[in-house]
Amino acid sequence: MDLQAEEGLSTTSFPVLVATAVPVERDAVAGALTAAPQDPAARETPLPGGSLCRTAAGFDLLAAGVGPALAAATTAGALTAAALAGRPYGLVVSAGIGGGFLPEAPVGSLVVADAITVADLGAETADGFLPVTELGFGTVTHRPPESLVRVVSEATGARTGTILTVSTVTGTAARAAALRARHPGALAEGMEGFGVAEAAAAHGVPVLEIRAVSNPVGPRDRAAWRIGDALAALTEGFGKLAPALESWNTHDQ
Ligand SMILES: O=C(O)c1cccc(C(=O)CC[C@H]2O[C@@H](n3cnc4c(=O)[nH]cnc43)[C@H](O)[C@@H]2O)c1
Repeated sequence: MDLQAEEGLSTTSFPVLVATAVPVERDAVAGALTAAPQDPAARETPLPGGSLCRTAAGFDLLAAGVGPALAAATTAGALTAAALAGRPYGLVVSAGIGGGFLPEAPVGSLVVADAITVADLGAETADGFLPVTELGFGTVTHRPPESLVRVVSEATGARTGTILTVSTVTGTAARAAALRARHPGALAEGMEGFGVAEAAAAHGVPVLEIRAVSNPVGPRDRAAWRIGDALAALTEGFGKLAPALESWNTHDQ
């Protein structure tokens, strides 16, 4: 019996890279993927910008750093290292805690992205914000495979919508309203998804983003943060997501 079967773990038939921002998020994901509590540092491989932990379930966990630029750089490094080693990833998952737009995404809930959109990459004009695409450059949205989003949403109960990537955390009701006006499908915001998605796109690998809501998007209120609840929701969500990925691979890809 192999290690995975012996431990009763669900596995994927393709390697999956899960990029979180910080180690505590990575460990919350690891909690769902390992049969017994263990120190993730025990199987840690250093990479430029972060470190990679291998799990027996076929998921490699990367604490890729906070913010879109560092997350993109670290994720790209991990993707390149895997490709050069002849073990390219079949999927990249951006995962972590995030802000939720009320009332659709309350604290403790999960959101899976059908669109991963950078909200503040562009130019400010007298007539408002212009996304970088309207300046003639790049992209502002990456779309995860529809079938994968459906499978993950059904398995985890996560709401499906746009997850915005911001470089500046929203801290006022006015900014939250402006974001919702520009992105009516937005359910959550984080700081890494678009960076992770850019790295995945550069490697031609599909991407998924899932966030557990730790705080409402709106007026800054550190006392209202529920990081522990969000991390617990992330662990529970990954416990259901892992087997769902296997069914997506075999039936829907
Ligand atoms: O000091 C503050 O007011 C503040 C408010 C929200 C988040 C922060 C962070 O430093 C956390 C950044 C970290 O966590 C993710 N995250 C969590 N909540 C949000 C949010 O409302 N908006 C954007 N990002 C959020 C993010 O992905 C980072 O990894 C500080």
